[in-house]
Amino acid sequence: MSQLFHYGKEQVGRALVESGWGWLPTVGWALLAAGLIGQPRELVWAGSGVVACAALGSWLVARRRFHAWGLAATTQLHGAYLASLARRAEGRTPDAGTTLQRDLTAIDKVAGFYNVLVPAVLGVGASWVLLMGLSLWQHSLVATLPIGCLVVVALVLRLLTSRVSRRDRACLHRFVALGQLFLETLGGLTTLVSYEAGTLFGQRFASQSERFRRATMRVLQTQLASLIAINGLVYLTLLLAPLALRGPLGGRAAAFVTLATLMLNGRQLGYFSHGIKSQRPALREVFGLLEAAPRVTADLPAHPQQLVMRDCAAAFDDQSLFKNVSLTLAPGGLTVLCGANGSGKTTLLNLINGSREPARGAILLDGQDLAQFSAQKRASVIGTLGPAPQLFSGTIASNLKLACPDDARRRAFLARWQLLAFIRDLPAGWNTVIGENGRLLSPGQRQELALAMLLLTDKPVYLLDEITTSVDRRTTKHLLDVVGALSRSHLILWVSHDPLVQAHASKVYQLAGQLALKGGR
Ligand SMILES: Nc1ncnc2c1ncn2[C@@H]1O[C@H](COP(=O)(O)OP(=O)(O)OP(=O)(O)O)[C@@H](O)[C@H]1O
Repeated sequence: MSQLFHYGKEQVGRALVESGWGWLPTVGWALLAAGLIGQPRELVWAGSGVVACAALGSWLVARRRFHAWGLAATTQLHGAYLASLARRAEGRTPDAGTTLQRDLTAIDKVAGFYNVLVPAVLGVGASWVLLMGLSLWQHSLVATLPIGCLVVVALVLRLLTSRVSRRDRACLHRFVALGQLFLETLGGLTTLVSYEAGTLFGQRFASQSERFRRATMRVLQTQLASLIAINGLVYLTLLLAPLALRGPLGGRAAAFVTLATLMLNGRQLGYFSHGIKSQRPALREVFGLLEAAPRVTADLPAHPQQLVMRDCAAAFDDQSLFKNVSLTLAPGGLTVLCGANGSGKTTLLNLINGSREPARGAILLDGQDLAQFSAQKRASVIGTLGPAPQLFSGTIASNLKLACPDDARRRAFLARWQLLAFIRDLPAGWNTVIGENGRLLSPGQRQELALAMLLLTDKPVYLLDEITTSVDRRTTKHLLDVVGALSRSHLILWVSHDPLVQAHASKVYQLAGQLALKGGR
């Protein structure tokens, strides 16, 4: 909770002030009650006015604003989370896309803290203060009535809860049993097919599914019924209040309405607590990451001037893929690697980035043997991009933020290299949601975004594997210009069959069991 306060300080502050809208109806009812139990008539008018204004104000203004603050606070948390992730992973592309997705969803859910919890807590507090005041003023009856109502509501809720969880449990057991049956049948599928028992299996599966569907529907019906019961109680209280406004019951009516406000806010708190509970494991991860120690310093040279592959060999299952491969990468020009499918180009890149160890030979970065360093440490200086990049389903902007949390540097970099020009044609621009692994973008746009993300990580060494297969000619030329310019200061090895890419290279190597220099400018 304290972390939520910490990250949305500004929003919590505003919500506290604006929650005054939530307090106003309560104050209004207090004035109304005072007027009705014998105080000056003007108080009745004042009370009615305040109630009307407050109700209008809270519906027209506060709700929308709370929503905006919830959004602003979660955006801030998103940013902090992605920045920590980028630092922790030391540029490693997060391989657990689903975890990332889960964490970001959990952050979205905490918006409720800013737009539900703060106003609801204040509303509950204000209602209680008024109830106490009224009970002191009106003696025991006003005090006992609402408290009695609360007890009844609590008992009804308790009853409903135990009923719902019993049904939930029954439904879950049914679900597990169904899953078990399915797995068993799947295990014996070959037998089923041999005995042509497919139809029987189909019938059994259909009847199990139907039973499961009915059980689920019953749970949903019970949950709906409990919700209707709560709402019914709240609205009945509100409905009864005006009937009792005339005469000496005015104070009690105010108490009823206050109680209804209390219950409405209580229901909001219930929603919030349910939402947060379901996200607790993910939130623990998120805040654990935010509080974890920052960047681990890499021992590898931050600005290496030479990468040497010395007499390297790779083999799978004792089958040699290539041997005696020696290669030097240095700033000052692009190095391209080509070769037939399956000749081992990707494997060669994997030897450099540490995903695979060479069967023989060594790879040195400014004279330091890379074998001494973990794959994670290598990833802090070596960036790799393949033909199937990993993106997450946020917006283009949030994906880029993961690669480079520094807004100014990110903007300057993209502007300098004129990258991602296609964004101008997207209606939502940088805020375009790209879907899981960027599926809402075209393959070429996905590839361009992934390359921009890689280059934003600002590594001294880049390994590119067939990154322009889905990219059009014009964009390929542009990417070549960018990568070509960067190759003057960076060490870049690009695997490509494309003659256009090869034409831009200062050295072109061909891999076919061994490595041979094929050409270059
Ligand atoms: N983990 C592995 N286990 C066994 N064999 C593998 C493994 N990874 C790759 N290979 C084999 O090694 C050979 C080279 O694969 P690699 O992906 O390096 O080739 P490539 O030159 O990049 O091919 P392409 O041009 O199609 O991308 C292939 O025959 C492949 O089947």
